[in-house]
Amino acid sequence: MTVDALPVPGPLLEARAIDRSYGRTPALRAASLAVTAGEILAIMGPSGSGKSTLLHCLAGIFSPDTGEVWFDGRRLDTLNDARRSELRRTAFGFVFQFGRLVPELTVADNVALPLLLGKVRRKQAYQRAAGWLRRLELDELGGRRTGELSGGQAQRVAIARALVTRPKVVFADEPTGALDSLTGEKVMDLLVGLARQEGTTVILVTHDPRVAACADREVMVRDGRITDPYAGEAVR
Ligand SMILES: Nc1ncnc2c1ncn2[C@@H]1O[C@H](COP(=O)(O)OP(=O)(O)OP(=O)(O)O)[C@@H](O)[C@H]1O
Repeated sequence: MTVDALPVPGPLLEARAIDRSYGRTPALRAASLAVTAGEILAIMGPSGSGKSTLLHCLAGIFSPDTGEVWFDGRRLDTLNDARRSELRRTAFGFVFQFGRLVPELTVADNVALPLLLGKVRRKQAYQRAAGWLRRLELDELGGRRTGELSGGQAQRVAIARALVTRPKVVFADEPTGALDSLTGEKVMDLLVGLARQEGTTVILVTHDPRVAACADREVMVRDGRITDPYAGEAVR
């Protein structure tokens, strides 16, 4: 093979001119964004500007009304619901503002759950979950119900649950929004440190410039359009 014939690595995840409205309220207008593998990207912008809608479209939770979403060389937005859920379960991990753990289950159960849903055998799922709990310094808490955790502990469990399947992309929507600043900083250090060790791409929605500073790159969403945070111009 000559050097000319080598494939050029493209973006891992890309939104191409996506529009999305809720009834008559436009949330995204021709928003375009390309994220490379291993990149840690912060999406910033005022309240109601379209950040969460963008994250949901990139993660295949919502489909845009027009435009395209590509993941790993495949069109994501036109996959049927079953294939999109399968992709989300195998290739993506999620960390939300309030953890969204299952409160009746233990910490270890919550972390093992994505593996069990992926048909990993029980013993192996719990071994892998235990490994992640150690990495997040949560091994003492494996038997505790998640409804009994502090906010910072719950977010560490959410990070373990997001990474346990070794996803290609972790989507984090205000992961430190419910935490005090010191705890938030620790949670971000853990998320970013582990993502870098694993080569995981992270797409992070945040209001907090200190959280965004942990990322490799920032984009700004204003009125449903993605702009360069410094130049204030639409990114193409
Ligand atoms: N379920 C919904 N029904 C109707 N309108 C919605 C819905 N969700 C979002 N919107 C509207 O779409 C626009 C973008 O909302 P979105 O939640 O994406 O913004 P955001 O930047 O994430 O906001 P915030 O920072 O406050 O969470 C806003 O005008 C919002 O009011």
